[in-house]
Amino acid sequence: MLKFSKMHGLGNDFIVIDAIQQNVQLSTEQIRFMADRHFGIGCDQLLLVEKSTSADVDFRYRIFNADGGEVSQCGNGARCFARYVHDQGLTTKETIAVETASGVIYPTIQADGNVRVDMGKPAFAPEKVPFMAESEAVTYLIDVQGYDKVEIASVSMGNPHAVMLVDDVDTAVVEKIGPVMESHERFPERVNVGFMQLVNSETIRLRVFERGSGETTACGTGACAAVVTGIRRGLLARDVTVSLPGGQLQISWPDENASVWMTGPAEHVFDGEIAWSTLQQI
Ligand SMILES: N[C@H](CCC[C@H](N)C(=O)O)C(=O)O
Repeated sequence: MLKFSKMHGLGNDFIVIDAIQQNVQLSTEQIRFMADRHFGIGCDQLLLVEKSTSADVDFRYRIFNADGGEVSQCGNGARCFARYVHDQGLTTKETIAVETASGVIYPTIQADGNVRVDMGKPAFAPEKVPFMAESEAVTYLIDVQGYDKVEIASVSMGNPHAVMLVDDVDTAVVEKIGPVMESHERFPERVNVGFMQLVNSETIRLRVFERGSGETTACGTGACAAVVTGIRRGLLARDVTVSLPGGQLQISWPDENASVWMTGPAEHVFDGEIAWSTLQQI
């Protein structure tokens, strides 16, 4: 049997698998099957807990979207990862160093049960996102099929984000623009699409249509992307409460050369197991 834990960060949910104590080799099709909410277990992303590849890092963290594609960062997943390794007794450290495909992040489990994560520095250079643009700008006007020119900000939080301002997230046509933007030709690796409503300089509302998973109830890297691009646009303060459909995250970006800090919950729901024979039929 393959053992897993089901966890979530504000409803952005994960299948978390200990690939240190279990020998785990999953194909893209098997990940897609496990993520399927009707025929499988169901999740937005599947997270693999692995041994780190260097001495000064505690763990390696691999992230797969529901479509089976491996990606290089996940904010809500980072908080659940920290909660998981702590609760499973895989570490006794308060702050752990976690290697991801886009660099090392540092989650800390706080006394109040929330998890605070140093998410590293944002990257705005188009080639870092990657986003096809003549030169770097605070915002870009892009042609979106079926819509007039759309103004976006673009940033990498270790994964690609496009953020647009909307008057009201409740009436934003996320389900229409999201898929078109996700696979926009100017984002060669596709993109996570944030819809940000300004409440005041310290509070935003946000919905995110995630690359490879569709709209989720929360997106940690999306919250970071919305705040740093909002600060660069002169719209936000350095500490912002981000209100997502699944709940709130606190995001802080102390200055242009600093890491982005994300604080929020990480919940364990249940443990389960799935027969290898079931997976071998996929
Ligand atoms: N869909 C994202 C990965 C998960 C990010 C999100 N779940 C988060 O909390 O940051 C991507 O393709 O880059």
